[in-house]
Amino acid sequence: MMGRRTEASVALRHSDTDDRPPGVANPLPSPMSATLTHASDCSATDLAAAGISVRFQGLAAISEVDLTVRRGEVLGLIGPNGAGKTTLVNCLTGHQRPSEGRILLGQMDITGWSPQKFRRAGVARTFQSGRLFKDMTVLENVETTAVGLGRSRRAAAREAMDALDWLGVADSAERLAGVLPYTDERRVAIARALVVPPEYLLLDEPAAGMSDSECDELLGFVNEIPGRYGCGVLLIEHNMRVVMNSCSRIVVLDGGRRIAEGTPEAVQKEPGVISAYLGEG
Ligand SMILES: Nc1ncnc2c1ncn2[C@@H]1O[C@H](COP(=O)(O)OP(=O)(O)OP(=O)(O)O)[C@@H](O)[C@H]1O
Repeated sequence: MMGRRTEASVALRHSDTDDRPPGVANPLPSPMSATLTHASDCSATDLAAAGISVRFQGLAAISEVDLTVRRGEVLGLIGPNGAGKTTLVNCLTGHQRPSEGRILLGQMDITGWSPQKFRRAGVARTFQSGRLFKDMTVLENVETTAVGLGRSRRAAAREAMDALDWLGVADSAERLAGVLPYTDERRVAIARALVVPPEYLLLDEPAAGMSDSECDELLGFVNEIPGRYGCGVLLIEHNMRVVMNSCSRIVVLDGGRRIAEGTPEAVQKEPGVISAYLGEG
C-alpha cells in the first residue's frame, strides 16, 4: 500500500487527460464542479451518506461525512491510510451501522439494514480481500449469489457465465476459486457483485497489489460498468493515476472527515488535499 508521500507525488504530478494509459477508457463527462453535495440534494435514485459518523470504542473513524453516489458515474473515494474510506463503504453497504447519520437510497432511509437487504435493494460491493468461497468453483461462487438474489438455477447459471465471460474469466468457470491467480480472483469477485445487476457497485481497492498493466486492464472494465450495467460505481483506489483517469468526481477523506469533493482537476489543486497527502500543516 502506498504511503502518504508516494501517493501525493503521483497525484500532484498527474495531468488528468494527457497520459491516459492504453485500456483505460475516457472518463465520463464530469457532472459537477468542485461544489459540495449534501444528501438533501440527491435525486430519487442516489445512494447517499448523510452526516455519517462511526466511533470504535471512542475512536472517531469517520465524522459527519456526506457523500452521494449517482447512477452512471464512477466516483473516486481517496485519502491517506486510515482516513476512513473502508468504514464509509461499510456503512454504505450495511456492514457497519453508523453511530450517527443516515444512509439513503433515494428518499428511503436504509440505515441499519443488513448487508443482504442492501444487496437486494441494489447495493453491491467487493472487499479488499476477495472473500470467494475457495472450495467452490468459480461458476458456483457467482451462481450462488444469483440464486440467493432470487434467480432460478438456470437463469443464475446463464447470468453468471455472462458476467465471467465479460470479465475474461469464463475459461476458469470450473476451477476451484481457491487456486485462482490473484488478478482472476479479483475479476471473479467483481463478476459476483455484478451478477444480478446492482444499481450501485462499491469497489474497495479492486486493483491493490496488481502491476500497472494488470491494474489498467482491470480499471478498463470498471470504467465500462456504468455504461454496460447502468449503475453508479464508487471506487476506493490508492493508485492516483488510475483515480484521476477513471473518476468523473472524487471525494477526499482525511482523519475521518471529508476534506474535498469535485472533479479530479479541482481536487488535486485543493490546498487541504495537498496538505493531507504531503503531511504538511
Ligand atoms: N473494527 C474496527 N475497530 C476499531 N478501529 C477500527 C475498526 N475499523 C477501522 N478502525 C479504525 O478506523 C480508522 C479508519 O479505518 P479505515 O479502515 O476505514 O480507513 P481506510 O481509509 O480504509 O484505510 P486504508 O487505506 O489503510 O484501508 C482507522 O484508524 C482504523 O484503525
